[in-house]
Amino acid sequence: MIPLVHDLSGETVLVFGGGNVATRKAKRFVSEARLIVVSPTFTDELRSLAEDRSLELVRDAPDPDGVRELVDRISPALIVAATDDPAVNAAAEAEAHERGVLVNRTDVSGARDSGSVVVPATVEDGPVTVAITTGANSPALARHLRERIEAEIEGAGELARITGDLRAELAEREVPPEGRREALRAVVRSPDVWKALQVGGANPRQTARRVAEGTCTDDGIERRTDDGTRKS
Ligand SMILES: C[C@@]1(CC(=O)O)c2cc3[nH]c(cc4nc(cc5[nH]c(cc(n2)[C@H]1CCC(=O)O)[C@@](C)(CC(=O)O)[C@@H]5CCC(=O)O)C(CC(=O)O)=C4CCC(=O)O)c(CCC(=O)O)c3CC(=O)O
Ligand SMILES: NC(=O)C1=CN([C@@H]2O[C@H](COP(=O)(O)OP(=O)(O)OC[C@H]3O[C@@H](n4cnc5c(N)ncnc54)[C@H](O)[C@@H]3O)[C@@H](O)[C@H]2O)C=CC1
Repeated sequence: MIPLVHDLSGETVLVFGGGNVATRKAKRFVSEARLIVVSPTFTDELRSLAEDRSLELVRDAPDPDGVRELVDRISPALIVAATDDPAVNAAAEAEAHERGVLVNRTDVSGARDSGSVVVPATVEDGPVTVAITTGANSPALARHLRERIEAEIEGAGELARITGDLRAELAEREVPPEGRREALRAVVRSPDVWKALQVGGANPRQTARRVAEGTCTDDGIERRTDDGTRKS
């Protein structure tokens, strides 16, 4: 299995099931795609999501033939099989495989068939996303690692923006690629920069620029002495 970052905007995600698991998945996909949830019952949370977001609830308890018809009609890019009826989940998976549609089967763990996807635990900080999968073996562990990483990457989103701007600036100044790489690596590794990102009131952008200027000049030659200290 290989993790890929998928842009689902403009696509439809079709969820079978309206219980707790379907609700968790729906919350993950609602801001990413058009979402349709098919189930005879819905959690309160799903109902309130449907009131203020782009989520459509279809009250139905399809049998395997019904699943086929719905998939035909809706043409989703991804199917989430989250009912408590293994036969319905299996039908959704079979339809997906037949049509080359991605499928997330929520009621099985371990090995996956081709075309099956796992929803990873994710940590987001601005444009930075860390996704954790245990290869579908241990969701509890994926969640625990997510909680630990959440604390670890605080500030990474802002740093992604700062270094994004910085690399454009260095390119504009025609600093050669070698010098740019050196400068950006120094910035993302700098304890001073991370400290400035975490401490309110500090200016991380300024600190990042100072670190970058310390490693590269406009001609791309490092201004450091042999013992690693910076030359003035
Ligand atoms: C295979 C997979 C398929 C899929 O759903 O994509 C799957 C399957 C199953 N999960 C089960 C149980 C639990 N799932 C969670 C939580 C999460 N489950 C998620 C993903 C995945 N779950 C995929 C693998 C991901 C990977 O590769 O690691 C997360 C990461 C993402 C998300 O769902 O959004 C989300 C954490 C989000 C977060 O917090 O960040 C917890 C923890 C908790 O609730 O505290 C428990 C209870 C503890 C436990 O069992 O580990 C069961 C047993 C049901 C039963 O016993 O009846 C099955 C089915 C089976 O095992 O047969
Ligand atoms: N992937 C995961 O993280 C987890 C997966 N599971 C598995 O996911 C499944 C669902 O779990 P929960 O949401 O907790 O169960 P639940 O009982 O809360 O929800 C099941 C939902 O499926 C609906 N449903 C029943 N027949 C249907 C049909 N023919 N078509 C559409 N919807 C139908 C029910 O009305 C209900 O809304 C279970 O089989 C369980 O093994 C459970 C916990 C975590």
